[in-house]
Amino acid sequence: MMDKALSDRKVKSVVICGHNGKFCGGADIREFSSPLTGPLLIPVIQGVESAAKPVVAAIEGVALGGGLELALGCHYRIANSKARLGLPEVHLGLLPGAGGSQRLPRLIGVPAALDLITTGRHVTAAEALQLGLVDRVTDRNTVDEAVKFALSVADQSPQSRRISTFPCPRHPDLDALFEDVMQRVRQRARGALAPVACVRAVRAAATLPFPQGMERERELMATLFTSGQARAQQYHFFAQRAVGRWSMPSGARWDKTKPVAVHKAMVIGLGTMGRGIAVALVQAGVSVVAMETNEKQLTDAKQAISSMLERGAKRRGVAPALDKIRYSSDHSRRSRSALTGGP
Ligand SMILES: C/C=C(\C)C(=O)SCCNC(=O)CCNC(=O)[C@H](O)C(C)(C)COP(=O)(O)OP(=O)(O)OC[C@H]1O[C@@H](n2cnc3c(N)ncnc32)[C@H](O)[C@@H]1OP(=O)(O)O
Repeated sequence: MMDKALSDRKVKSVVICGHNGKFCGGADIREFSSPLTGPLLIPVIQGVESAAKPVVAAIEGVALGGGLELALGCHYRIANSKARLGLPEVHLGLLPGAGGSQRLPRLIGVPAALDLITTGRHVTAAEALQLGLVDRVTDRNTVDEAVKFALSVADQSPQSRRISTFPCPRHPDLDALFEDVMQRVRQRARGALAPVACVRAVRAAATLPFPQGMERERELMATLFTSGQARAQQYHFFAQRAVGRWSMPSGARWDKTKPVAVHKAMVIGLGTMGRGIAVALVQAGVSVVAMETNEKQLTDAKQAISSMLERGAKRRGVAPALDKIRYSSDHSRRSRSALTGGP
């Protein structure tokens, strides 16, 4: 379709829009675990960007991940006021690997691009306009507005609108900026690979010509794509949604059930998980009986749990709720707690 529009001499400009009020939510995450089919995104976006006639993205609903990368390949972006835009790949253990890490900093500057790409946060159309990510925001029918706009620029060359040809906006001290951001990102990432790779990819955009930046983006993406972390985060994406649909055989669902307040709980087994569960419950204000039949494990657990509670309380500037937990090694003396469980 796109090839036809671009090669048809009668067509002077093109509008790309989505379906059912959504521009594009990005790639199908389920496809990442099987061999990819269909056209590859990078050449598709390059084809759009290098078109000799203006291409306008009409963004309604969402433009996320590969969807926003496609919009960045267009020469103009018109967004509906209710639209949300973002590059959430970092939450899937990935980076925006279809040129997003290279085009976004060229369009909105390095600090703003680092923020969006390393946090994966969605922005509203209003913020996108402020950042320079979109050219116009409309409350009206977005496709109609985009068509009107495309007709108004039909006789203009899109040459100056190709983001890949933009120099990355200059920053007074790039080294200091990247050092600071990398330190903060590493701290927040706690071992996650993707946020760190995102910073490296943006650094490539800021320091290398576009083709070399794309090559660096490809290398970084290759290490993430097959990583266990990426697979786990993609599993988490679907698991989160599956939990929302979870129900008991009786048909009871968590979201349709009246919550019962839990004041007392018993945790059986004080290994690593049991200790964590006990601490989380105490910190939530629940009185806990922590049971462990192995005396050595019990002694170690008491010490570990007390210091976890003390550290947590110190962080939050409150007194540690050490009196909320009792220990027992007698399995036969299970109390009638509202909640009983063990790892
Ligand atoms: C390389 C990588 C590239 C090029 C990428 O593009 S990676 C993908 C980047 N995009 C995303 O991460 C977007 C993920 N999706 C969302 O944030 C949201 O689903 C949404 C904002 C698009 C819509 O939100 P909402 O209306 O609340 O609906 P749900 O979140 O409940 O989703 C509805 C069902 O659609 C499934 N879904 C959503 N996005 C994807 C996706 N990218 N791939 C596959 N499936 C997707 C989601 O799982 C829901 O289905 P069920 O799980 O309920 O069956």
